[in-house]
Amino acid sequence: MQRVLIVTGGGSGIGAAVAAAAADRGDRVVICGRRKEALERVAAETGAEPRVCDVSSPEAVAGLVADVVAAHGRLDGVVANAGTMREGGILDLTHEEWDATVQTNLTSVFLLAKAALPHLIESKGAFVSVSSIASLRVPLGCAAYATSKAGLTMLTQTIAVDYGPSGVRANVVCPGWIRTEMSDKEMAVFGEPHGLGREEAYSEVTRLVPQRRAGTPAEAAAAVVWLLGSEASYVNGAVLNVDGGTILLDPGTVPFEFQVRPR
Ligand SMILES: NC(=O)c1ccc[n+]([C@@H]2O[C@H](COP(=O)([O-])OP(=O)(O)OC[C@H]3O[C@@H](n4cnc5c(N)ncnc54)[C@H](O)[C@@H]3O)[C@@H](O)[C@H]2O)c1
Repeated sequence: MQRVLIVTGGGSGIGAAVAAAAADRGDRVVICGRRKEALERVAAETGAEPRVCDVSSPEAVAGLVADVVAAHGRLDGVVANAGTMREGGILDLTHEEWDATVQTNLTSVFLLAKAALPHLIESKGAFVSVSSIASLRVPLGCAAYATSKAGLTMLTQTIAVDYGPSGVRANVVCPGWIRTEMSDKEMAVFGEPHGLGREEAYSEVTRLVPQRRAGTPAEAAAAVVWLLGSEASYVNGAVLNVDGGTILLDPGTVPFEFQVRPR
């Protein structure tokens, strides 16, 4: 039986790599995002089904799940991967920026899970959230993003506990630095005040990584796809860091000014 999966934020980065890896395993993958051209490009490369959907819209999220189940008759897995990042401490962030971050990174996943769980219970399916190591350790200048990701990690673990008895598994992948559009933008914000270009900024931040490099989208996707599959049949509520060991390293090894992200 071909599994049917939804991957949010599938038009680029980790989501696109999940679509490719899951399609390689023979899954039917519906990728959603806001940018039609990006989705169509990934769809052409992977055979995934593109679907324009802004996850910050509650109606769009409910419609996405309903349409996928109507079209395919089942739903076996959901990857809550779409995310947005706004730098800044509380004094830097506007109320609107806070709300937009929490809506996209956290509330949308509550709504996605609410719509998907009845179908995942039926299929004994799996839910995977793409959170961040920022949900586990407090990064500087990242109040809205880190708080929303900490909520996402906990929300996903509540699914594991509340719906584990119904046969659903829910797990969290916490990437560290992975080279994608999001981290390229971060490098610009991070490097600019110090006169560093993108590659130099990557070199500086990856001094915080024991493996001394950023990861690839495919490396993060491999963890997601493993958690979705039967090889992980007794893994529930886990937090799997894909960060080259970053979480373990004392950030004191990098000069303090490079850990601050001014706006
Ligand atoms: N790249 C990293 O270093 C890193 C580290 C930790 C966590 N993450 C997380 O990984 C996930 C994927 O990010 P990525 O690194 O692949 O970056 P990315 O920018 O390539 O992917 C994010 C995707 O989410 C989509 N998206 C954003 N808001 C959306 C919305 N409202 N509705 C639908 N789609 C929306 C974007 O269009 C994009 O395709 C994010 O949740 C991010 O927070 C990334």
